[in-house]
Parts: sequence; C-alpha cells; structure tokens
Amino acid sequence: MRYRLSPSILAADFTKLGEEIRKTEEAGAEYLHIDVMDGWFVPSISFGQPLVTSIRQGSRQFFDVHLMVQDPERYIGDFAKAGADGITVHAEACRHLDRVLSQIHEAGCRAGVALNPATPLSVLDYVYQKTDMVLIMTVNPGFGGQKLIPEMFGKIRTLRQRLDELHLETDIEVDGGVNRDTIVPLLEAGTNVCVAGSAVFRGDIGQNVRVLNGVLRDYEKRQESEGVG
Ligand SMILES: O=C(CO)[C@H](O)[C@H](O)COP(=O)(O)O
Repeated sequence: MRYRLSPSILAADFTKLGEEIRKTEEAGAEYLHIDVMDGWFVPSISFGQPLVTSIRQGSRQFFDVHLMVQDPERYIGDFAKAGADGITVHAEACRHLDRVLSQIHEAGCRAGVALNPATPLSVLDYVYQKTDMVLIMTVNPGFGGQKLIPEMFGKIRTLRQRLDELHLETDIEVDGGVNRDTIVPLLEAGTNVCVAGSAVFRGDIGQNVRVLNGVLRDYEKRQESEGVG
C-alpha cells in the first residue's frame, strides 16, 4: 500500500498560491488536495474550476479534488476538464451516489466518497466496488484548523477491516486536524492518504512536507518489513 500526503491549499496564502504549491511539489508531495466549498453544503465558499484550471498549468501533482458541494453531479465534467485526477463527493450531498460515482469514472477520474463525522459507514455498503477512495472527515467540513474528532479512529479501523474482508485495496483518506502528533495513530488505524492544511502551510512549507512525508515513508517501510500491505 502506498502512503501519501495531500497538502490542502485551503490553508495556503492565496496571494502566493502558485509558489506555495510549487514548494509542496518540490518537497515531495505527490498529491494536492483542493477543497471546493459551495456555501450551501458547507457554510464557507472557497473557489471553483477556474482556479483548478489555472494551478493545473504549474503542477504535475495528482489533483485530489474534494467537492463539498450539494448535488455535485452538476460539476463533475467541469472539474475533470479543469484537470482533476480524482474527484471526491459527499455521500450526504448526492441523491444518487452510485450514479455519481459512475459519472466520475466516465469523466476519466478516480472516484472518492467522503463521509461527515456523523455519517455511518453503511452508506458505502452497495458502492464499495465503484469507490477508489473513502474520505473520512475527521472534523466537520467547512473550515481548516480544527481539532480532530477522536471517535474517528474507530471509524477508520472499522472501515479498513471491512475493506480487508472484501479484499479491496481502496484508499482511506483522512481530512481535518492531521499533524505531526495525529498522523501516526491515523496510519495505525488504517489511513493511507493524509490531507494536511495548517500542518503544511503554516511555517516552512518545504520542511513541513519533508517531515510529514518522512513519517509516511518510515511507516511504509515498517509495513513492508513486517510483510503487511
Ligand atoms: O476539508 C477541509 C475543511 O473542510 C480542510 O481540508 C481540512 O480542514 C484541512 O485543514 P487542517 O489540516 O488545517 O485541519
């Protein structure tokens, strides 16, 4: 299993966005997390597809687009065209989740399903085969800089067990409150893709990416040496 860091540009300084993204890429972040908020599904409004089109020109990272948007089927084609590599939609925001996942695949992207903290894993029961990544929100979505909700460790553990029972190598991504203190317990619970906003963009961006990526590489090596994954 590959372990990846996905820096969330929500915490970047937008006056230097291109430069800050470049720093994450140069320091070794293969993914970039792009939070799209509509002011309806979540209280905040962030940015839309024109921004994705623009930053796509300066980055070769995997664009991990997280749509915190009601009825996201309206925007899948636009974000795919703008340069998304993966599109994650909220189960709570879709009237027809199964259909939306097919739509993401038809647009040529990897399909993710995000679950708010209070949403049970059972909503995934009939879409596991169509889901490339499950995003477990470890905070209530809408704002960066929040504290991780500890009950989410059990949710991640249960999800990884369920995926193992189904012989699926689906990615588990976590988003919210990921930092140097919480990252290892999150990996031990079963996470393999870590979104980090404040922990990357506050302070020395390159150094933050190297430290967090170093933790992921050490964990990956340990898993390999123990013959896991
Ligand atoms: O999805 C988000 C908010 O809804 C952000 O990506 C998330 O909160 C990351 O921020 P931080 O790492 O600062 O907690």
